[in-house]
Amino acid sequence: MKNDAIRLILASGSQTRLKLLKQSGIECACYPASVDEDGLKSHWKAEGRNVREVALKLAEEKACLVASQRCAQMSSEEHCLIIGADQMLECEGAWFDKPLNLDAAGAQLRSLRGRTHVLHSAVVLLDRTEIVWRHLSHATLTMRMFSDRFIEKYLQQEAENCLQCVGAYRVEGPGGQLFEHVGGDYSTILGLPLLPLLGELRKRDVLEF
Ligand SMILES: Nc1nc2c(ncn2[C@@H]2O[C@H](COP(=O)(O)OP(=O)(O)OP(=O)(O)O)[C@@H](O)[C@H]2O)c(=O)[nH]1
Repeated sequence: MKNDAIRLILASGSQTRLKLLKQSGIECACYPASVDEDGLKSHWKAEGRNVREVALKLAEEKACLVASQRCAQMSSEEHCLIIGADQMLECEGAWFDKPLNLDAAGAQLRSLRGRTHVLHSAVVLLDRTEIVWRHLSHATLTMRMFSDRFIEKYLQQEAENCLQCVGAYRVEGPGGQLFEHVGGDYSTILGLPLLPLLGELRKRDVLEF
């Protein structure tokens, strides 16, 4: 890190996002932002907002909530930069959320097999109290027509791991067997457009050029 005076905070409970940052050599504190994602998604969908706008707005909400909870306690000399992120899954206009249980995961996989869905991954930076940077990347994934027997064995193998992910899969794990084709950046699939974020952190003197 170039500028130790800037405290980087990830406003997410996603261990996947934290791992992506740590593996890139980024030191950051991590505070989950308990926003009412389902309520906000329903509200914004009813307002006519599209899935991309909703992903960005959820990322902003998480960053703003953590800023109000954490940075407010910090002295004015301390400078905190907060990363907010969110990922939405859309398939032919329908929005999917993280499955609540393994039965729901099985139903979601049966619904998505043989079709192409899009993962929209949003990331924002909040500087002190203001959102100063927004980015959205997407990845397109086509699932093969896997059998019910495959789903049954996959869920036995993955179990709760697939409930942490919006698509009920970890592409880097057994979920890789679900796909016929994947197009898009790996980190975007995992929920954090890493290269655009690292570029912005360099521009803001958090990282060395
Ligand atoms: N390991 C892994 N995680 C994935 C994959 N695809 C999506 N995810 C995760 O699915 C989750 C998407 O749900 P979100 O609501 O954006 O994030 P979250 O996990 O609830 O965490 P918050 O930011 O606290 O809301 C994120 O944690 C992503 O990292 C994948 O292929 N592999």
